[in-house]
Amino acid sequence: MITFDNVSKTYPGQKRPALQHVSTTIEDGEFVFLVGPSGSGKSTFLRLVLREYRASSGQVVVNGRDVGKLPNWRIPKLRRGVGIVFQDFRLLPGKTVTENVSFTLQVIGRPSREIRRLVPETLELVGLEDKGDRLPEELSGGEQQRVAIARAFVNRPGILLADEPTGNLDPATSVGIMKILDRIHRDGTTVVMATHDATIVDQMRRRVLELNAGELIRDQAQGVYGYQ
Ligand SMILES: Nc1ncnc2c1ncn2[C@@H]1O[C@H](COP(=O)(O)OP(=O)(O)OP(=O)(O)O)[C@@H](O)[C@H]1O
Repeated sequence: MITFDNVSKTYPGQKRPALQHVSTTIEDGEFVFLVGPSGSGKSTFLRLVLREYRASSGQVVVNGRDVGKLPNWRIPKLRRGVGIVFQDFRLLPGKTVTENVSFTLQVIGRPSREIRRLVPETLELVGLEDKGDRLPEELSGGEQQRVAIARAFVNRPGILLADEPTGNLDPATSVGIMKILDRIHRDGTTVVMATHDATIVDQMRRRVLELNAGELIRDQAQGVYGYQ
């Protein structure tokens, strides 16, 4: 579960808050779209969940923990439970697909037997079971995003965040990415996706949170994109 309780965030040196007085709860197993114009605070929302930044005021609670109060040594544990996918994929260049996906598990010290089981299983989930030996630079954008999803999901986090995951992809490829996120959600993972993709939001009809200038101005079940 993710709870924002009256959360505001002003970046150092900025006058205008990136988020202001945001309160909301995302239950386990929900699929939520975060929408709003550029600069409205969507990425900031996701970064506060990951404790990349601390809120300036208010509380962000993730899986029962007030993340603003976590000592630094507890942050890796928080992030093991929260995967993230970005618009620009952020794969390790020069490392194969299998290496990119294994890396997450190696960093957290999972046994190699488990890595040998989980990596192919996760590549199959994203439809890349035959591309394990390829390098990211040999893959299409859609395939690279699938690798990024596999990397974020390989240790089965309870929460998957996605920051405009289809932003660099054409509509047909985006549909494939959304099918994978939908499958991951159906298997019980909480998914929070920031997006500018009106077509996807309008087709999927999931809960929509709309931010505007840092304020939460809409919380709609089975919502629509709803602004131009
Ligand atoms: N590291 C930072 N330092 C200072 N200001 C920042 C920083 N990151 C974001 N901001 C500012 O905070 C506000 C919210 O930005 P944020 O990236 O959260 O918006 P967004 O809705 O994700 O935008 P986009 O759709 O363009 O990705 C903007 O005014 C932005 O300029």
